[in-house]
Amino acid sequence: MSPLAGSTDHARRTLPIAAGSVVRAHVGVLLREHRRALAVVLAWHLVAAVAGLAGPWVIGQVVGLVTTGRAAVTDVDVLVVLLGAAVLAETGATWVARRGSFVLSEQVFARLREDFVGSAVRLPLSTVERAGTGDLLARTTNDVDAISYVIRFGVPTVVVSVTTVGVTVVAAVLVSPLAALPLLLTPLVWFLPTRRYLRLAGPGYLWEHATYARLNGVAAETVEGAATVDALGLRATRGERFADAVRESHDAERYTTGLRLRWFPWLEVGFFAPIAGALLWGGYLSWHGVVPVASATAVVLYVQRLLDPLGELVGLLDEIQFAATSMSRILGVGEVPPDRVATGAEPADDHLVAEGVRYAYRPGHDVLHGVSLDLRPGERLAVVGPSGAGKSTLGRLVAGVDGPRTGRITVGGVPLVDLELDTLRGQVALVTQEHHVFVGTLADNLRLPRPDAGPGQLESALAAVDALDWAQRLPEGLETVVGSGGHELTEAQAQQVALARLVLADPHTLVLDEATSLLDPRAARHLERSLAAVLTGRTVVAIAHRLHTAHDADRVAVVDDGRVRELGSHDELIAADGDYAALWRSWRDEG
Ligand SMILES: Nc1ncnc2c1ncn2[C@@H]1O[C@H](COP(=O)(O)OP(=O)(O)OP(=O)(O)O)[C@@H](O)[C@H]1O
Repeated sequence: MSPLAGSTDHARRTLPIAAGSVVRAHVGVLLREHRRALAVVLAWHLVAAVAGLAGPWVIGQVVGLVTTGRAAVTDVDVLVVLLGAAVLAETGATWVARRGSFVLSEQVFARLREDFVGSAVRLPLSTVERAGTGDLLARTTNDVDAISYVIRFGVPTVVVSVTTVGVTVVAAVLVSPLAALPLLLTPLVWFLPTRRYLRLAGPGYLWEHATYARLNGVAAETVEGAATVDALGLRATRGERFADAVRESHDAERYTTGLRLRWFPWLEVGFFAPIAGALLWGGYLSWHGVVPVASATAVVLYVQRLLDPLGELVGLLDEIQFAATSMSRILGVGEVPPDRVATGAEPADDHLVAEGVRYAYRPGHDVLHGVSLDLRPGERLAVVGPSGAGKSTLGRLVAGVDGPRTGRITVGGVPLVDLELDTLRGQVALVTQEHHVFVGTLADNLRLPRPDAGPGQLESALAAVDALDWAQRLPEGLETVVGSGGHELTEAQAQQVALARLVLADPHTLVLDEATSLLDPRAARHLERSLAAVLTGRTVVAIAHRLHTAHDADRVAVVDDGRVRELGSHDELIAADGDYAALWRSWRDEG
């Protein structure tokens, strides 16, 4: 398999990658947005470059005077003073220009980063889950770093170098077009190898980036699941996977390094050929009296002055190529289509209805085959069924985490996917065991669903879940910094914070997935009381994996193979003597 075929296959499995034209258009927009600052910076660099040209010209004049034997001390003095003034002007203008470039770069980078963070947090959850964390992590770290380097150091250098090269070439040609002819050697030598390199380097770097994403994914997954890896003795398998990811990364880096190794020698030739040429050609011309010695000297010095800026430009070409692929990966994040578009419609009431819902994780493989459910406000509905029947999937759809492929799930007549996320979370929430405590004060953590909640509301939410006591006893009460590096909350406390957040969000419907819910047998007894307090007065859809919870519900839905097979109260289903009755009897007999 060719390395590049691997890259496209990988790219398809992960987040999108923006096309080159999109990257160019975006760079264009960024440049246009900052065009005024860019013009000022360019003007200062121009001043610095022009001031820098005085040196070779003055030296050329001195050489000319000396070789013709017409050198008067005063003439040389004037030239030296001129040289000093030029150096001072060049230094001052360079300082102002570089400072301006850095400020501009920081502004451009800040804008880019804000856009990226905006796109990343808007990503549909299902997309993040499908792509895995590795890819997003790689884009947030490696790719942002690559771009940051180019914007912070590359762009200022490119501006300086391009101005210096442009002005120096013009000066050399003005001094003597004939003596400046060897300058053509550089583009002649560079053209073909550079074109080939740029053609292959783009896909090569994309591949390299994709391998970093894979490496990050494997590493993150292994670290996150370290306990499982240890418990199931998966060290060898994980090690093998890691080695495989490292091997692919190594192959990709070898490939791109090979491209550079074949390109660099031509660059070197392109650097030194015009200097040697200008020296020989200039010597020949002045020897035969075609061009004055002063001009030939100045041209050689100008050509030699090109060495540094050209070297920097070429070095950056590689970094820019690398950053351009990073940019297409970063802009790609913004190309993920939203999984919901808010129409601004407001639900008329709290009535949740699913009609003919189908859903597929993979195209062509529906796991729900036309599910309809009419939730009675305030009821407790238990969803039961064998493993893999589609219960959790249905739960995610009813909570609006994912949108149905066909059919609709509405609240108060409005499809869940037509609601703003903030509005949706005030209607229905999925209760999972994920109770991440963010770094910040306890109050900040509680305010996540309701940023405007006052201290009184925070306290009553804590009181509702029986957590006010311990919260007030924290060193600084609700203003205590919690989360990683702050005050350590116990598992049960963290779960209560999650419950208090639910109280603040105040959704009328809760979807409780027992497999992942707070009803953890290890959780303390009072946690169940906290949960019960949150459930009171709300519509609850409980994905029940234990039949006794189903028994307590107002109605039970039996889901099998992605369809609702039976629906009714416990007593009705027992009387109907169907699947549920059979399940119940076998469970009771076992019990
Ligand atoms: N993220 C996913 N990607 C692909 N397929 C999935 C994904 N999650 C679930 N499935 C598949 O969808 C089907 C329904 O799964 P779901 O988890 O909804 O069933 P369930 O009834 O909740 O099972 P359990 O009781 O074991 O949790 C299964 O065939 C499962 O393999």
